[in-house]
Amino acid sequence: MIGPASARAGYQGHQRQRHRVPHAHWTDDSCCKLILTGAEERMIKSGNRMKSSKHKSPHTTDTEFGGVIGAACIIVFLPLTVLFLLSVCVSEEGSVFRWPPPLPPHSDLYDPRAVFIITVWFSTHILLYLLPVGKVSEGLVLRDGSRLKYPINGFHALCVTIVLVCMCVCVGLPLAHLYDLMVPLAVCAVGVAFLLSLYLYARSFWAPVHALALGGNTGNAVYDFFIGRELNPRIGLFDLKYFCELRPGLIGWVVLNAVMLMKEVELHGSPSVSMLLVNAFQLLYVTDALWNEEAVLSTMDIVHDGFGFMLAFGDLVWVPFTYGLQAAFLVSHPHTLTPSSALAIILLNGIGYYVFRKSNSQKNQFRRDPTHTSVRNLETIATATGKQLLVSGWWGFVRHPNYLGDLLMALAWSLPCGFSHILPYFYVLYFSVLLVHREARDERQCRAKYGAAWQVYCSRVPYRIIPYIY
Ligand SMILES: NC(=O)C1=CN([C@@H]2O[C@H](COP(=O)(O)OP(=O)(O)OC[C@H]3O[C@@H](n4cnc5c(N)ncnc54)[C@H](OP(=O)(O)O)[C@@H]3O)[C@@H](O)[C@H]2O)C=CC1
Ligand SMILES: CC(C)=CCC[C@@H](C)[C@H]1CC=C2C3=C(CC[C@@]21C)[C@@]1(C)CC[C@H](O)C(C)(C)[C@@H]1CC3
Repeated sequence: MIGPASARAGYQGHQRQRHRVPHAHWTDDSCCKLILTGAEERMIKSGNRMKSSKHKSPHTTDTEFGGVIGAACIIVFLPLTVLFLLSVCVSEEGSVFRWPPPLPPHSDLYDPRAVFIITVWFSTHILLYLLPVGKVSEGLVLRDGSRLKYPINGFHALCVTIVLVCMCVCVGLPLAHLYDLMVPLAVCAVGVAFLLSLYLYARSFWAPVHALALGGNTGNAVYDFFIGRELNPRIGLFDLKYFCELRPGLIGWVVLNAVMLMKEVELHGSPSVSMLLVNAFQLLYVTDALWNEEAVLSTMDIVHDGFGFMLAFGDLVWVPFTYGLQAAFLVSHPHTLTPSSALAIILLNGIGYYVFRKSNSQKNQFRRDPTHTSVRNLETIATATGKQLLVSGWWGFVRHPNYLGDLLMALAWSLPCGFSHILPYFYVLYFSVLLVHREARDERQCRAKYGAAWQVYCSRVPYRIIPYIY
């Protein structure tokens, strides 16, 4: 273990913060510059919970994603990007460079069947979320010292969904026809994301001060609507952000993949190896996320980010309608894999998954119980917050081994589509940008949280995601 003495002087401020807010995880948000009202300061000092909404909100002065202009552009252009990508995907040419782009006519954007399907889909998943099965877990400690409870039954929801889809196939429901409804389904999901974000923004003005995310209160309506003002909006015990993060969108993604597979069978008589690989890889990824559902409670999205348009749109539209573009692409652009290339792709996905799972599990285990036999012999750096940083094992290899594994998998999901088009590589390109940006956000937060100890860690583990490259 590297001694903390040399680093300590650098984070006196953090120590003071920790003393001021017993049991609270202020540090998670400390990268945001905060202006607290006198009332809040006094409440924090006395360790009281901030229960009343009468106090003024903490004011955010730092913005991300390009500030107001960036947020406005994302709100306008991302939904259009989804429609563009889907339209290109089903077009014969499949080229993102074709001009004018093959956009669908207005009349194809709306279909009442899509509204019906989306309503049934969300209702089913709300019911599955509310089912009293599985354990109940506590999230991290909030600013007011409390911890929220979350149902861990996402894996059950996935299993029930798979059974329901199989039953639909058995009774002869033409699920493959959903392929032709992709665009109206996406339009309808965009509508849900906008309505939900408006609701979230409006209700945040009734939320108590301690329930607001520290990064979402600039006072600019566009930016705050985009980034999200309230940290954990709930209707009773129903947690809206947690529900959206893992259920309707993530499970919807693999169900849409299965639809693509059925469409391919309808068109060509049997599924291709490429289609089977894309379906299997992505089902493994989603199953893993739901099997390890508890781990999502400590991600940046749940702990730090407010719930606004970014996550609502990301969870409900972006994930289900763009993460599975490879399968949609294969329906209209079949690609035959040689056995050796199929094996090489399976190997790549296997390596990626191994790195992703092992590194995430190692960190989760270490954070839950640093004395556990699987992690107690790892080298660590002490920090003034009381937490330690791993400096050997996966987290001594690069600073984000889990991102590296995720990226290898992303590549393995695109390769089954061959090299004729760029579209199936959209996910791996977008994902690289997302992870580089996410890494920078996390880096800022860790530097603020751990001060000099983080610098020591960075000098010990110089590469962020890819060894010797980045
Ligand atoms: N498919 C997709 O679209 C996306 C997938 N992901 C995946 O989600 C997973 C979670 O990612 P994300 O939430 O971004 O962040 P991470 O799981 O990488 O968590 C980062 C946090 O881990 C802790 N940490 C960092 N370094 C160390 C260390 N050396 N020792 C101990 N703890 C350390 C710090 O928190 P603390 O010290 O407070 O514990 C840090 O804030 C990843 O596998 C990622 O690939 C993420 C985004 C999108
Ligand atoms: C372009 C745009 C609006 C982006 C919003 C970002 C979101 C799409 C992603 C932010 C973090 C995510 C995570 C997952 C899915 C994508 C989003 C929502 C995740 C649920 C995927 C499965 C993983 O195993 C995970 C649970 C670790 C992961 C958590 C983060």
